[in-house]
Amino acid sequence: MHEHKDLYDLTIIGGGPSGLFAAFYAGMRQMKVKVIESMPQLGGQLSALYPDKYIYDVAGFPKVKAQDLVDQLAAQAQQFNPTLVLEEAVQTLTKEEDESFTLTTDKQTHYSKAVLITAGAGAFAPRKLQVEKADFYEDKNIHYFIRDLSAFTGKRVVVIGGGDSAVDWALMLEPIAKEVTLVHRRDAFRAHEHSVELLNNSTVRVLTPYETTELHGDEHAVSSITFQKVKGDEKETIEVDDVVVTFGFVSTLGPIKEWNLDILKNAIQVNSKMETNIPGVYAAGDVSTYDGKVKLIATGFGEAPTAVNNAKVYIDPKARVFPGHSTSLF
Ligand SMILES: Cc1cc2nc3c(=O)[nH]c(=O)nc-3n(C[C@H](O)[C@H](O)[C@H](O)COP(=O)(O)OP(=O)(O)OC[C@H]3O[C@@H](n4cnc5c(N)ncnc54)[C@H](O)[C@@H]3O)c2cc1C
Repeated sequence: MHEHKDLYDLTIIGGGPSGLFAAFYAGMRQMKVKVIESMPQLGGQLSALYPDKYIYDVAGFPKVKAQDLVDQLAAQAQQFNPTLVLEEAVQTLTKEEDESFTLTTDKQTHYSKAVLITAGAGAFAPRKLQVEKADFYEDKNIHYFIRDLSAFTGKRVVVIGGGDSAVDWALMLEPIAKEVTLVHRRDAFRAHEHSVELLNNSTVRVLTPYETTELHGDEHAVSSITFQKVKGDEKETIEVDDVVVTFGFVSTLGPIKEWNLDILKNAIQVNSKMETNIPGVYAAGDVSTYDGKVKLIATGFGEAPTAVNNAKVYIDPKARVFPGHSTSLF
């Protein structure tokens, strides 16, 4: 294998709980680790789908809020400073003649001696606004994530959506934006009762049940949006500086199915070492399958060290699979 500075020992595809615990474990085994995650945040399903829910079946925690578990996993992994690459979805995985792997994302190329796929149900992406020109304005003033609230200071913001994120963002924007309008296609919001109560007592203007029909603007930005009443003819056009769309997230295995891996029912087949059919490529967590597989956070936490310890021996045949106990490693 040609050593060069960008060649990692282990590249982990997916920053959910399995990928994060694998990153910690590989760091503990002194591997040079990179994690690539398609979302702007770590945490997989826990952060994308149920950050505020309590989980009751993770060993050692009588109950733990999903986002708190993610924060602890990230802190545990960060002790070994893995390289974290966010907002990149791995599109191709190729084994080179020298046995190393080349991974391409929508943005750049990565190099690794071994690869661990902890991709869950596939790369998460925000569900998009389905109206004409929405794609065009995506890099301009339509936002699917909010990274910096202060960017909305003094702006007229329209938030579209009806779940917890929509209500939470509307409430967080209210004190800093010039005006906030929350538009939802149903009358009721699917959000915590307490948040809805705060919304009702806020200055956020609520427009329901309305859906987006037209975006107006020039080549730089959306300047106004027309909404139409659901099952009605009433229309309303609202002037905007920024649009925040919160329709939740969708995931798809997508490109992973093209990597010549043995796939069974939307999951990658592995053996008891978590090896896939391609030597040097491992899979763990929800994305992996074998006879008797149970898709739980707890099982991913067991599969991750098995995969990492075997990957360690793959890249360094003199290493041992069993590293000893962490109690005697620090
Ligand atoms: C509502 C809900 C409640 C749940 N409650 C529980 C519970 O109480 N207990 C329990 O044990 N389990 C629970 N689960 C299941 C649990 O969340 C999953 O088992 C767990 O998230 C699997 O972790 P993972 O790391 O394997 O995959 P995921 O959490 O799915 O993470 C995979 C990550 O990989 C990323 N990714 C995928 N493909 C690519 C790519 N090509 N490039 C870059 N990144 C990529 C994705 O964006 C994602 O962030 C629940 C699930 C849901 C939806």
